[in-house]
Amino acid sequence: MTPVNGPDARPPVVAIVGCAGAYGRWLTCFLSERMGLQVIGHDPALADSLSPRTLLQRADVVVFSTPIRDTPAIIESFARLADGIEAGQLWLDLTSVKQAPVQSMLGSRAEVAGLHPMAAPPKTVTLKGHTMAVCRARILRWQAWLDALLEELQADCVEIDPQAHDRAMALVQGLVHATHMVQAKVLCVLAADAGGLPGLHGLRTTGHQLDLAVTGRILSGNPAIYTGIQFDNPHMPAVLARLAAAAAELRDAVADGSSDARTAVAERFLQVPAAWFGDSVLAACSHDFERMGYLQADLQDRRFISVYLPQDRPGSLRALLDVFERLGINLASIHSSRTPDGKLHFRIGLDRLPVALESLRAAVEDAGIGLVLDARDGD
Ligand SMILES: NC(=O)c1ccc[n+]([C@@H]2O[C@H](COP(=O)([O-])OP(=O)(O)OC[C@H]3O[C@@H](n4cnc5c(N)ncnc54)[C@H](O)[C@@H]3O)[C@@H](O)[C@H]2O)c1
Ligand SMILES: O=C(O)C(=O)C[C@]1(C(=O)O)C=C[C@@H](O)C=C1
Repeated sequence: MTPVNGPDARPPVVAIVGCAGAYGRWLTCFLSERMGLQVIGHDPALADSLSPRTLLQRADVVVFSTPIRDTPAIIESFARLADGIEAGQLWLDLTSVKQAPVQSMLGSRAEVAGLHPMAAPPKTVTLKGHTMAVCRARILRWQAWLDALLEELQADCVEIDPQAHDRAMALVQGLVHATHMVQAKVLCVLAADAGGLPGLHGLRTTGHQLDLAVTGRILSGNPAIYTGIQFDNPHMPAVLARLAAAAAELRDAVADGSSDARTAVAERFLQVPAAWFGDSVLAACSHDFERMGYLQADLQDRRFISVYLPQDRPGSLRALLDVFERLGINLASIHSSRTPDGKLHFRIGLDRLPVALESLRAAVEDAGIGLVLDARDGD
């Protein structure tokens, strides 16, 4: 694409501080390949990256994509080093908390916006389908370019001030992460005597499987992010105090064991919150839960074929389905999904096969429309 000009009527040079990190690498790729911009970077993890001074001299836009805990101090050190040459630049950050980093950026003379993509760097080219918080703290000449960047990122952007962001994210992220980190700690103490994770999986519920997915995702992520969100969001101490108090109240009521305690738990933990959620939200949540259950059941099905359709064109799915019709194969389910490395495919659950699995695989590939990524005929 033709790069979008900045306020100086030329495409800006974008510098990424933390360019070797997960988001730094994703953003480098996005800005250079998708937006056609020149991207430079600094990261102590890279022996040959530019020095902070050189980077500040060459950059029009600086993006801080550094560990949550260190970001305010890193921004302040860049502001001290810049010593005025940043006037006219645009400074952005991607930190999962917004108050402290935005405050530190406002200590410079640059124009400032805080961003927070609400997802790990995706395996897709843009942030389409994800939310992103946008804190326009001091935007003047860079308004049009920033708008173009956000449009190209394709996220669902929510304009918010840093304080409101952190207050909300203490519940959206902090509370969710805290409860699942607690689940992880409890599971690893108590699950061994209950058959371990495989034993629990054998007795799974939809809720257990959903929660395990969240817990496992957190445990497989970067600990600096999950500790940063607990320790560096100023609203977390109050949230954790409420969480601990509610858990203690439930524990004490169950230990009490009386009918009165049972009634009190039903009222305080279920009926009062249910009234607060409201009927329409509860109905939507229940429906979501049931759909996740159907999805889990379909994905659990061990008779399936996963097909990648390289030609992203109208009609290729119909051509693929023709093969099944020709072979007299009934489909149990069909889902568009992505492999762990991000490849888009259709996962097709199958009723009992009237032909050998290998014949189906060959027929799909011979039709020249799809590549079989995986195929199973039961366990
Ligand atoms: N990964 C996610 O899920 C995610 C999602 C949304 C927002 N974020 C935010 O993006 C930021 C980066 O996260 P990440 O996942 O890329 O982390 P990361 O740990 O993969 O990357 C951070 C990078 O910063 C570098 N760094 C450390 N000190 C530095 C310094 N003084 N100067 C320059 N670079 C330095 C590190 O070497 C590392 O390469 C964080 O603030 C995080 O909150 C991350
Ligand atoms: O792993 C994911 O995809 C995430 O959503 C990561 C997650 C989260 O768990 O809230 C973690 C930190 C970021 O600030 C945004 C999102």
